[in-house]
Amino acid sequence: MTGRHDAETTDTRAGTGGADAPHRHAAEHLAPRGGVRLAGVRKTYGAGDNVVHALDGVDLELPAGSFTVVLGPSGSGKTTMLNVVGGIEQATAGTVEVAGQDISGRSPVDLAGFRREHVGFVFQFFNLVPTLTARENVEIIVELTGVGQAKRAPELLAQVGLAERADHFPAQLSGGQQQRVAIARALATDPDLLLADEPTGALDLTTGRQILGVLLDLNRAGRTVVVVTHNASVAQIADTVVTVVDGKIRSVEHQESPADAEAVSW
Ligand SMILES: Nc1ncnc2c1ncn2[C@@H]1O[C@H](COP(=O)(O)OP(=O)(O)OP(=O)(O)O)[C@@H](O)[C@H]1O
Repeated sequence: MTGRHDAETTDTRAGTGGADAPHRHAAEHLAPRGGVRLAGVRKTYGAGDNVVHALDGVDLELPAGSFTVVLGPSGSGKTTMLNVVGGIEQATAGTVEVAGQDISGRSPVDLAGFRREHVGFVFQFFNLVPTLTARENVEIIVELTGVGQAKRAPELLAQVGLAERADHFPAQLSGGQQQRVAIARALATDPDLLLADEPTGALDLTTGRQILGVLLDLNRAGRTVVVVTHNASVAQIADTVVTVVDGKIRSVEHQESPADAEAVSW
């Protein structure tokens, strides 16, 4: 595994630039955290003739501090795997360990508690509250979950390069800026693990690279990051590339020297 999380490493992989570039030194440096272990994981939807084996016996280990990209065709089970890891969905069978906790078989209420404490989610279409400013979109997560500190919202927005836009509403922000707000929101509870489902899917190349750069920064600070995407080019930046086909792990590749976000193209 690469040592991208090493706080001593000189960072030459800046994936961002311009006036809104993240304040790189504002990022905290943490011990690697948020590792994942799946063993014999199955997720089945429906029954009888309509049964779908979305995950069909998945074994996977992602060390704390790793940056994983999950690839696979449409319907292969990528989102389901992300949701099982993040405690949005309960596995039908198997063991799911995340951030040192076994969450297999936990009730929906327990899983909600686990998510609040350990996981940050980033989605393709940002999912911001349109009537709240950038800062309020971050603060509301602290209010809703009771985890984290609302007063950190400006600091988190600065960390993703949006210090100057804290009082803007989503409609006043570009797609990439909205995605940065969404990332700051995901950080509000100080998660061990960041799970991103097609985080660049709605963005142009330049903006998408900036978002990947932000995710790399957060990974270097110690967080485990998992990105699900159709875009094979994004896999260049990962230290671990997982390919899922028909609910099964087709391959797990480790990359010694991942590229920086500038290398990604689509
Ligand atoms: N809530 C659900 N009820 C029934 N079937 C589901 C449900 N969620 C997912 N599936 C099915 O499980 C399989 C895996 O879906 P999943 O969304 O994980 O795939 P994916 O690889 O993320 O696809 P895409 O790249 O198109 O988003 C698909 O056949 C899908 O139709």
